Formats: sequence, structure tokens, C-alpha cells
Amino acid sequence: MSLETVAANRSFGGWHKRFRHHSTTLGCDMVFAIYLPPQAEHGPVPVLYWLSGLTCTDENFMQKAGAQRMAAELGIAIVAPDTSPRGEGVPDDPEGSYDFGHGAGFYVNATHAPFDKHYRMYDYVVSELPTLVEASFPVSDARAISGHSMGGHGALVIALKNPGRYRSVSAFAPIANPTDCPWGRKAFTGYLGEDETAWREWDTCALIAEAPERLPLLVDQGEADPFLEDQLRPQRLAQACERANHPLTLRMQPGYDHSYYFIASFIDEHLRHHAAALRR
Ligand SMILES: N[C@@H](CCC(=O)N[C@@H](CSC=O)C(=O)NCC(=O)O)C(=O)O
Repeated sequence: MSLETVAANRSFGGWHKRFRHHSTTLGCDMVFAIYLPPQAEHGPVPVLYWLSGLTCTDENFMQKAGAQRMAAELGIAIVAPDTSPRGEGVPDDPEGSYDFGHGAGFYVNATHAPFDKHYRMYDYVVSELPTLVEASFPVSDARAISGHSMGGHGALVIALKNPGRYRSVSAFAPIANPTDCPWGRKAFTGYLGEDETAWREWDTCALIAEAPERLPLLVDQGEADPFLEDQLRPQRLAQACERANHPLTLRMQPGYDHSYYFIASFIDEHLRHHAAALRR
């Protein structure tokens, strides 16, 4: 497992670094970013995994969310993977659209050719990347997970499917019910095939009903988000949680849109939420 350094920047007394490595899960080279707070110089620190949305790489969150100041204060590392496998030989959307293929892995394990060979972002985020991170950096196995939009869907699904693996979970404007919105239906048809019964294990609203662990969900959603009604549908998440008696804090934020301006406005509160659970 060799890591090639792509970038290193001092930040709030710690380090923001980017690394390239070969992913055996995805069958291609991948770049991820890690923020190591100053406390990591004295011993292992807990880690928040951040999953970004459509069109993003590891860079969007690290450059736009402004998370480093609070992560340094709280002593939390943040790991931001890319949002899909990439490179020559990794199939992309033949139409070149932004919501499928490169930059749009949806954090599932594809079962449908030609995507099944590389598009295994679920396994990469749950297994390969944490194994690499925990072996290579001064971080502990105390993990939290969060994300935005497609990455919010990824964070919620991953936490729900892996009881005990994450101490806390949160999301910004998650795609809450991907089996019933245009982004999700397009992605799941391409990655998982036409049989919609196979889609349910990748849908937060479906997973909530049978969750073996009632890990509280913290979700922020902008009321001025242009994707609110057609794609994100937080009310479906609220209904699913109410039916299953699953703890949910859904905060509708007046005037906020879907952008990183929104994320930057509330990231400190999410980091504090995760820090409280990671300290236990
Ligand atoms: N029409 C836009 C759509 C892309 C977009 O809004 N991407 C969001 C995530 S959306 C859901 O997963 C994003 O985070 N963009 C990157 C950013 O830095 O803001 C387009 O074509 O770009």
C-alpha cells in the first residue's frame, strides 16, 4: 500500500495533505485528502469521513467548507475521498453528463456491466480507505461520517448498513430517497440494473425501517435549495424516521441553497456533534 504525496499545506497548526494510491477495490489510482489536526503530532486522533456530492473531487470540501479551524480545535482528522473511480479504462457516462459516471459514484457497489468492475465506492469508503488511513496516519479507529447531497446519501446509507462502525453520522442536503428521484433512479439503473428491488439496500428511507442500530441522524437542509423538491425530499426521511421511531434532527435552514456557502455556515455545528460522540 504505497502512498504518493500530491500536496501538503500547513493549516491551523495541522496539515492538509493529498495522496494518490492504487485502489485494488476500484481498479484504478485514486486521490484522497486528509486534514490532520495539531493533536495528531502527539498521538492518534479520531476521524471524520466526508463524502462529497456530484461533480466533486477530494478538493471541494477541503477548499470551500472551512472545516479546518474547528477540526484543529476539536482534534479531529478529516478524510475526503474522491466521488468515483476515474481514469482511462474507467467507464464514464456515454453522454458525458454530470450526474453519472466520473464524479458520480453514488457510494454503491455496482452490479451492472460495464460499471461493476470499477464502481465499488461503498467498499472503498467502508473498508479499503479506512484500512489504509488507519495504517498510515496517527488516527484511531473512532470514526464518524458525513457528506453532502450524493455524499449525504452515502453517509447515511453507510452508517445504517454498518452498525457499530461509526460513532456518529450527519448530512447536508442528502438525497434522502434515491429510489424515487431523478438523480437516484438514473444512477441506480446504470449501476444496479433495472430490478428496483435491488435498489432498496441503497436507499436511506428503506434502510431506516430495519436499522439494527438507532444511531441519531443530524441533517441540515436549505429551504432555498433548488434541488429540494425534485431530488432531495427530506420530508420522506422525516416520515421514515417517524414510522421507525429513529432519532432524527432535521433542521430546515431558511434562505440557504445547495452550495458550499450553506455547508460552511453549519459545518462547525456538525463537527461539534461528531466530536461529542467521538470523545465517548
Ligand atoms: N448543475 C450543477 C450540479 C452539480 C452540483 O450542484 N454539485 C454539488 C453537489 S450536488 C449533489 O450531489 C456540488 O457539491 N458541487 C461542487 C461545488 O463545489 O459546489 C453542475 O452542473 O455543476
